[in-house]
Amino acid sequence: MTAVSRLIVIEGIDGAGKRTLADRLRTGLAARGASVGMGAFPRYDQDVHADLVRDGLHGKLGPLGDSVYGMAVLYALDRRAGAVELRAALRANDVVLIDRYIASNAAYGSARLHEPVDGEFVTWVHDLEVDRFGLPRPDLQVLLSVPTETAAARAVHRENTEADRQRDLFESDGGLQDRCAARYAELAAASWLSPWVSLDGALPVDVDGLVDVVLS
Ligand SMILES: Nc1ncnc2c1ncn2[C@@H]1O[C@H](COP(=O)(O)OP(=O)(O)O)[C@@H](O)[C@H]1O
Ligand SMILES: Cc1cn([C@H]2C[C@H](O)[C@@H](COP(=O)(O)OP(=O)(O)O)O2)c(=O)[nH]c1=O
Repeated sequence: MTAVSRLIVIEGIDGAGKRTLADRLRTGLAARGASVGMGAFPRYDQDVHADLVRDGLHGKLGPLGDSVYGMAVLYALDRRAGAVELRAALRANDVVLIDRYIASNAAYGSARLHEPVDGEFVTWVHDLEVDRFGLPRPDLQVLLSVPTETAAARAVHRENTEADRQRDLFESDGGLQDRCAARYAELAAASWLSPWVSLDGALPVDVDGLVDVVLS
């Protein structure tokens, strides 16, 4: 369909509705004839680094879980290992949709450290994941913004309705989620790594409009 495939990333705080939007976007893109590959990071149960991340998020990694740089290295190594599959998906499809990518590390790490997005940590994430690991750059990042209270209520709903979705240390920390939301808005405003579109996830999302943007 398209000459060059597009890597589209969906970002936002926990419970924003990223996975739900990714599924709706996939359906919308397929209805327009686009072939779509799907992915999500962390790749739990597929990659050892992602499984270590899960341990850290549930307080089972001692001081490594408290280390912002330590956890960020684990997330980044999961992506580094996943890059082979990601590149294959980009070769095979018109569009590849990813639920969380490098900007998650930038937003959560800078929020945990109380640093601005033009600070040392976000620069380090870029150096590590883009410059040293050579991960594919996104063509577009979609920021799904919702009030922290709405996202928290959705995460609680998911915890109650889905197996194995107990909220982790990040999800249970409302102050962290507030700071992450602010960091995401700053990353989007700075066009960090790619252009961004920001959507209000508390309102019905115009999926057809987003499909137009993705295919434009
Ligand atoms: N627009 C929405 N309105 C109401 N509930 C939603 C909406 N989007 C998602 N949800 C629900 O909120 C919970 C979290 O959504 P999910 O897509 O898993 O979020 P995320 O991937 O951002 O953590 C799920 O139970 C989902 O069904
Ligand atoms: C992918 C990624 C996630 N995170 C954070 C965001 C989430 O709070 C947490 C777990 O990711 P998440 O996608 O929320 O997994 P799940 O919904 O299955 O629990 O990890 C980072 O800090 N850096 C990253 O690179």
